[in-house]
Amino acid sequence: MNEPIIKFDKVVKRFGDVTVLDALDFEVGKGEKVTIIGPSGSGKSTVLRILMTLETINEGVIHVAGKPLWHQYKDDALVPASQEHLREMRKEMGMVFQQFNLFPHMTVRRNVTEAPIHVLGLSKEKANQRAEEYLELVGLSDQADKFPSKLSGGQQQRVAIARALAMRPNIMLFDEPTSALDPELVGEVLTVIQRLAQEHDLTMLLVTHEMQFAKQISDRVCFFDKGRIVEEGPPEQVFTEPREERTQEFLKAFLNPA
Ligand SMILES: Nc1ncnc2c1ncn2[C@@H]1O[C@H](COP(=O)(O)OP(=O)(O)OP(=O)(O)O)[C@@H](O)[C@H]1O
Repeated sequence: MNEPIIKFDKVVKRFGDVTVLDALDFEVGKGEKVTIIGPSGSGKSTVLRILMTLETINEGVIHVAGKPLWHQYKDDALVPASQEHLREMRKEMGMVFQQFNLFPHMTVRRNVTEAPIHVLGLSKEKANQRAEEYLELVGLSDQADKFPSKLSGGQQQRVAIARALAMRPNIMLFDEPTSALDPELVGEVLTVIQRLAQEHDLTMLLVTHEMQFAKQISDRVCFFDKGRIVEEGPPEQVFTEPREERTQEFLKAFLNPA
C-alpha cells in the first residue's frame, strides 16, 4: 500500500447503547480503490459519513492526508476539532450518496458550480468552465440547463458525481451509488465510476452491493461485520476464496438469496 491517506486508529462510534464501530483500525493508501461490503447495519455507511464529517466519533483518532480529522493539535495535544478545521478537512473529500441529493431548484450547471463558487471562492466564469469539464466527463454536457427533476435517476447520479468532482477532492466516497436506481440505469453510473477509477489517481472508497463491479474496480475489498473488518484482501481472494466463515456465509447468502 502507498502511504495511507486515510487512517482510522481504534475508532469507536456509538448510537445510544449500540456500538456501530468497535475500535476500528482501517487504512486506505493514496490512490487506492477500496470497496467495503458487508451485511446491513454493519457500519459501512457510518465509516463514510464519519469521513465526510456528517457523524462524529466517540473514541479513537482518524487521520486524513496526514492531519487529524476530528481533532487538531493545540500545544502538542490533540483537542476536538474546531468548525474551521472541519471545514478545511472536508475539502479533501467528495461524497456521492445513494439518493443523489441534488439541489432541486437549481439547474444541473448550478448544482455543479455552487460549492466551487461559495466554498472555494472561484469566479462564476472559472466555476462554469469546471462544470463543463466534469459534466463532459460524466457524459452530460448537453443537460446543463435542465433541472434535476427532468433527468433520469442515472443522469442525476452522474450529475452528483460531477458535482463532487468539481471540488477537486483527493478522496471520493461512494455510498451505495446505484442502489436507488432502476436496474437498467445502474450500468451508466458504474461505467462513469469505473472510468474515474482507471483514469484518475483519486483515492476511492466505495460501499456497494454490486459484487461484480467491486471485483472489477477494487484494489482491495474489506468485509465488515458488526463494526469491524472481518476479512480484507484483493477481490479475487475475498470473492473466490474467502477465508473467514462469516465472509463465506455472507457471500453465499448474497449470491443465492432465499
Ligand atoms: N443517526 C443514527 N441514529 C441511530 N442509529 C443509527 C444512525 N445511523 C446509523 N445507525 C445505526 O447504526 C448501524 C450501522 O448503520 P450503517 O448505515 O453504517 O450500516 P450499513 O452497514 O451501511 O447498512 P446498510 O447496508 O443497510 O446501509 C445500524 O444499526 C443503524 O441502524
